[in-house]
Amino acid sequence: MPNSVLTSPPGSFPWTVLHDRHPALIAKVGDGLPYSPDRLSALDALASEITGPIRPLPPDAHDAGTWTEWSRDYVGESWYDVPFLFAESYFYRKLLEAVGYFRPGPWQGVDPFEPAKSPELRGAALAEELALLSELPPGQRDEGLLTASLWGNQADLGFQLSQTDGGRSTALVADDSASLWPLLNGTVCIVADNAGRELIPDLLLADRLLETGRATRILLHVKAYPYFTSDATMADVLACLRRLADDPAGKRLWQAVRTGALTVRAHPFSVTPFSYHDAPADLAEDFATASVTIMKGDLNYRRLVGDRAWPADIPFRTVTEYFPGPVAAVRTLKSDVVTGVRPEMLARLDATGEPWRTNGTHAMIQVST
Ligand SMILES: O=P(O)(O)OC[C@@]1(O)O[C@H](CO)[C@@H](O)[C@@H]1O
Repeated sequence: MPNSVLTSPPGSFPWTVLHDRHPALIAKVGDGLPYSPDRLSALDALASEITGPIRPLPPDAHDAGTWTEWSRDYVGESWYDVPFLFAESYFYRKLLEAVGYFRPGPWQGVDPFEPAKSPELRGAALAEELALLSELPPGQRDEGLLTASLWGNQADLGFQLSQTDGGRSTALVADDSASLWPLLNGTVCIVADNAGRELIPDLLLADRLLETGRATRILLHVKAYPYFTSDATMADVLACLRRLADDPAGKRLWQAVRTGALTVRAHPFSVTPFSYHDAPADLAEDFATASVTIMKGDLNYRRLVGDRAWPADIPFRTVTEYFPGPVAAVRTLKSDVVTGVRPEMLARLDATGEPWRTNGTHAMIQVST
């Protein structure tokens, strides 16, 4: 088993996330809402903390005990010398602490990422995309919606803090989509990633599967609370349904939630710093009973393969053998971890000299049955 991806060494992708993206995000969150002086000083304290050793959550935080256990090996260590998955997850938990998300009081339950999420739903880019999708001829709707769901993953607000290039490589780094379609029947589990411009096409794909009778039920997993900047929560699902309220698909989706054909879950495991190897029994049961689980996005990919430094050509099937049922990864590449890339493709991509693994311009659809 290769090592976990760490936040060291200097200049590595994880290091730049901590060094550049997290301070920028703290500043952006602080500017996004008129936070009170106590919240602003807590954000300043976090900005300073992330340059030194990791500190525990305040003892009166509602989940302090849980995090004490999870962070046992890391408290006192430098943020720049721990597993990347842990560092990011703990950073986001601490950001919510700073803005008072869990504290009884006026800021309780206020999503600090909402100021970035809402404009996306009202924006011209989404309106154009919806218009294009609505014009797809019936024979191209399935593929078109899967493609929209795949590239919707590029619209990740945290990622946009450090990238300017929104290009797309047309050839997928790996493409098992032909084996995905036959699996899309019965109960399909979709583990969502980002809100807004990613969640809208995910929901339209869910509607398509239900409307065509391919799927009888969609289990849509979202985050239990705001996480990784733009990750989808139940509030974001509702915002998308309201955005689609005048659209026939939106009306069907609204009804599907009411009948249970579209069931939304917000499992506490969704916001933990662990890979799906550690999924608790009830979550593993959802995965095991689905005809396929579609894991959306980069973070879910990292959690699926354990965020380890795998050789890029190790078969996806080998790495995901442990997974309780058929699984598909639908992801644009925004971190170093990849598996299942053919050696010729790998050589070609490496020869470009571009940071193809992390710059979000490449994508993959991988399936393991
Ligand atoms: O899961 P997503 O939204 O596709 O991507 C999450 C992400 O932006 O966050 C991490 C760095 O912060 C990387 O794994 C990835 O680039």
